[in-house]
Amino acid sequence: MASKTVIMEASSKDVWDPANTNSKQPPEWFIGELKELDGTARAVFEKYSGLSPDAVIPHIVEVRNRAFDIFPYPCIGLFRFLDLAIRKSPNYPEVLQRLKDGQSYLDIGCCFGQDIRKLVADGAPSENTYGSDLRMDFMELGYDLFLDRETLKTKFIAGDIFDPDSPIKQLDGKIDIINASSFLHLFSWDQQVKASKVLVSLLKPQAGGLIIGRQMGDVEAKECPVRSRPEITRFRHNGESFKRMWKLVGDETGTDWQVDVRLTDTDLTRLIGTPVDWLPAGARAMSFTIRRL
Ligand SMILES: C[S@@+](CC[C@H](N)C(=O)[O-])C[C@H]1O[C@@H](n2cnc3c(N)ncnc32)[C@H](O)[C@@H]1O
Repeated sequence: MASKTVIMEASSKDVWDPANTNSKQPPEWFIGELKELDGTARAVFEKYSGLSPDAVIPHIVEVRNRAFDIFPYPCIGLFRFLDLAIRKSPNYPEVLQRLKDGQSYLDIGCCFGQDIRKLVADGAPSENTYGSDLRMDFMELGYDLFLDRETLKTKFIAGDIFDPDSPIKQLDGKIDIINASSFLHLFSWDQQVKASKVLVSLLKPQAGGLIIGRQMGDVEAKECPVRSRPEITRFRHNGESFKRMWKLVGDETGTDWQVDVRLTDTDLTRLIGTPVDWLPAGARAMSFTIRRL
């Protein structure tokens, strides 16, 4: 299954490969300086992490730079992780309440685990929360970023979602809510179907299971070749294709899902606020709610 890891990581290396000493320039879209910080994120770093106001931005930039050296994901290079995207989900109040009521939560492809920190900062107990990522080093950097190694009870599990022997299997049938943010869009249609079936198996086998997230969408659903390795594709969904995929996942797992998909009218480059030449013209921010019936 190591090949799956290579497949999903092929995209950014055409512009910047931290492992290649001949290629030490960050890509053009990389945002080096963090000029301002949204009030919600600032509150987490000051109140939850206990940083002084002046220390917040230098601290974030220092940890972010270490993460970008590990792998140059756009969500890291563009500071997108500071959105704390889960709070923008229409399901956020429900998710927070369900966690307070003792339900279990998994952030899949969590990277730093910033959405977990937002929930915990807002009063969710961390005991029933899990984060999982291919790379333990990103989750370790999450402790450095939020300064909560001694207090956070979240269990972080490193594993490849496509690995049939992944340690994530220990959560099979145990999770009430999954957050899959900027995750499924890393993969082709076939891989997304496989990954979605794993998500189904991680949820408790009962009505009410919830999968939420945001990712890159497109007005036109299509497989998009990765620039450096055109033999590899990532499927960009619109609302219709995402629902169609979940109908297939439901049929193949014997489950039923109510799927709600939201695509922004504004193109993604404008939302990100910096020119990103690898974004297709029709790219949109997409968010979704998938609820087991
Ligand atoms: C683009 S980042 C998104 C991080 C975070 N969820 C967010 O919204 O900011 C995708 C994350 O998925 C992880 N990932 C990629 N392929 C994976 C796989 N096959 N299994 C588990 N995690 C994977 C990466 O290591 C990375 O941290």
